[in-house]
Amino acid sequence: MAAFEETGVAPELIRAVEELGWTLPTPIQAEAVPLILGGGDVMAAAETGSGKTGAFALPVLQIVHEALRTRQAARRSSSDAAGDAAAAAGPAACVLNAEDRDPVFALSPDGLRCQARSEQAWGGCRGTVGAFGGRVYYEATVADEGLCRVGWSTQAASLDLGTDKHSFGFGGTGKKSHNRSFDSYGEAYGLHDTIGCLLDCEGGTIAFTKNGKPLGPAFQLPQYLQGQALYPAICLKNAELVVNFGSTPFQHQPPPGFVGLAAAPRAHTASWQDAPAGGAGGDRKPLAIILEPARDLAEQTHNNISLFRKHLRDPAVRNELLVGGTNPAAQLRALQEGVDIVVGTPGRVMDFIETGKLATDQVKFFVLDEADRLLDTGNQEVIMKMFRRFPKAGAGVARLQVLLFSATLHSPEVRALADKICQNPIIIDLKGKDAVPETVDHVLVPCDPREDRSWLQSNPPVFTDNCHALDQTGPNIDSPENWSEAVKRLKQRYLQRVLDALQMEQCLIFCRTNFDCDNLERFLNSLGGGSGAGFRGKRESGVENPYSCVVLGGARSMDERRAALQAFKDGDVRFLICTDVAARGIDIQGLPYVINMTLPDRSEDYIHRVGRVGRADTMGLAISLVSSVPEKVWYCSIKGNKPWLQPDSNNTKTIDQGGQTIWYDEAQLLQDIEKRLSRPIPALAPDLSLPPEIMARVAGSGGGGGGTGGGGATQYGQQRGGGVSQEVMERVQAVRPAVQELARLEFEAQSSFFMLKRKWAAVV
Ligand SMILES: Nc1ncnc2c1ncn2[C@@H]1O[C@H](COP(=O)(O)OP(=O)(O)OP(=O)(O)O)[C@@H](O)[C@H]1O
Repeated sequence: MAAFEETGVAPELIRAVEELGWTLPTPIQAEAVPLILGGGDVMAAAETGSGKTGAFALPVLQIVHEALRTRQAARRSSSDAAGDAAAAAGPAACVLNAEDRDPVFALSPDGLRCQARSEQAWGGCRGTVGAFGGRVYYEATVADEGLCRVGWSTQAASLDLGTDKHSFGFGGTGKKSHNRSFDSYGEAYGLHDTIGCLLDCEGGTIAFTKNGKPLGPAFQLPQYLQGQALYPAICLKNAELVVNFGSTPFQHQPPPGFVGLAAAPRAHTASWQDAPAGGAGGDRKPLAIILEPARDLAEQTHNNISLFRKHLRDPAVRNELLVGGTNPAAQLRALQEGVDIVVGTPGRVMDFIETGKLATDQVKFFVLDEADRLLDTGNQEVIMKMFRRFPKAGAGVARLQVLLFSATLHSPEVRALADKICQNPIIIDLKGKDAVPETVDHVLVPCDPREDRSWLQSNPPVFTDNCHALDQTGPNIDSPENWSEAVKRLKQRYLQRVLDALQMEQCLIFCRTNFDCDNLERFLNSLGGGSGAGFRGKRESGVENPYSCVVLGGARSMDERRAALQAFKDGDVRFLICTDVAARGIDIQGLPYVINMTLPDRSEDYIHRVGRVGRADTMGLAISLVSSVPEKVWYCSIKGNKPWLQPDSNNTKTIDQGGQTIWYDEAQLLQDIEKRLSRPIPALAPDLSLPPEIMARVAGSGGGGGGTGGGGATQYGQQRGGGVSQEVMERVQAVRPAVQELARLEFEAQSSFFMLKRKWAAVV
């Protein structure tokens, strides 16, 4: 297996992925990265959870960064040649910026004393120099009564410090503020107090001091800001402040390791003049556009890119997330300041393009991630429309590169799209038609309400989907409708038993509809101690709720979904209940279990569901609750329609009778899935322990198992075979120096080639 160096990935990117614990590229990364770095169009498919994001994001970042560096070098050399006066004057003076302030914000001629005299409005201003590396400090001393907020912000932030996700403030009332959230921090300050503002780009934190006294960490920089320059920012209401960036001695020395912003090394700082002026990104226009089929997925890819790019400097690469359901104002501002890589959903990205806010004339990469899903959700036309706007001319590095990553390359729709937008693509199909990660075990729990009467139990209550609200149901009724209602109830009882038997700490639970998710949430909440218990996280309250859960459903707002996913990832809740749409492509590291409350009606969706476990070579278990009787379920063909809210005899009829339900035959669906897996799925034993064949496999996979309840179930969520072998680690260590040297030589060779090419271009 190749090391990352052997794929041609730059050392800064290798450092970032090593910090994520990635030692070796996955097979799709080893295949795709060199081809993308080589400039070709690529169509790739690999099994779910195999590291496709890194396979396209790393080379895209590398080429984008090279392009930015080349452009910057060209700009520097042309200003050198012209004997540019500004360049000769050295680095930009570190003062408050008269050109980046509100009209009510007044500045002294030296740019170090400021005041805003309006009693009604806040006035803000930023410094001329920001930092994206190292540890820097400045002081602000209150020179008159009034309201002050001091802190840090990017060029994309509004001047109203702390009111959007690009700025961080500390106010005189003892509140810290970010993204309009004002929380108690430190202590109040006022006239003659000196506030020290500390930005630690290495540790990704912001902190403050008052008259030299540390007030503790205030903010952890979010991933999307790491590597971006943060500028000193002040916001005043009828107040006056004096700032010192370190050009004169500080009143209170910063902690060891911090330097005054004015004395920070050039390699760690950015000047506002480097940031392009407004107008569709100035000369920092998007070089790569990455489309994802869902908002959560786009956010995940965007966050990955933010992590990968953290050591790419001078200049730092800027990435922005453009998805629907969020406020476009900050996205627009970021675009105006200049963005290099856009990750988004098709609708929002196209909106920005069509309104002229997102320039397409420099796009070098068009990446379609989960291309099959993008097409499934009807984006064919918008993809083509977007593609037609990109420059396609040019050769070699100037040519538009199209990368198409898909769960399958075998669908006619994906093929047809590739024919239209790819140029002689290289196909990497590591998947074949029906591959499922080998790291996933599959079991089922047969649910037969005719044999197991626990569905009659009424406490705690279960909530079903109202499909049978108008049918006669009860203990002594023998009708398909009654058994259908009964199995819906029984499955929730079984769910509880499975969660208990396998002592699940974390599990993703799939339901068919958003309504089913809501009902299951209510059930788990009542199991765990009444409504509202769902978000009572272990860490948050110190109270253990064994059934704490959150919902990731399409019907919830983006903020709710984001909070739900984060709570689950942080381990604050145990169970994440979701629909297929919401969970496609979601990456939760080391997730041990997936439960299907109902089988999906397409066997490929089963593959995607179970692909949430068994990722990155960890072991996972997929458990399906399978009904032995037909189950009637809602079938909503009209988007947004919620027939379950007012079931009547018209809509509870089946589709062929003009209603909105279908009879679901899980026995048949199970057969389809088993055919796809090419093997039967064994059932859990009546005591819900793992079947012997799976116990044997788990034991043989390297860790011996030995958990209680589920036997070897404690293996799930762990690396197969106990992680990377000693032998592999030794090999990586042995080849590392040689490969690093090779990478250095190659970089030098390529740089001198580009220099020669530029000189040659200047001569002709
Ligand atoms: N080289 C690597 N070494 C270790 N872990 C890796 C490596 N590459 C990716 N991973 C991890 O594997 C997991 C799956 O990666 P990723 O989400 O990119 O997979 P995917 O193929 O896009 O999955 P899906 O098809 O479900 O979208 C992530 O947690 C990621 O951090």
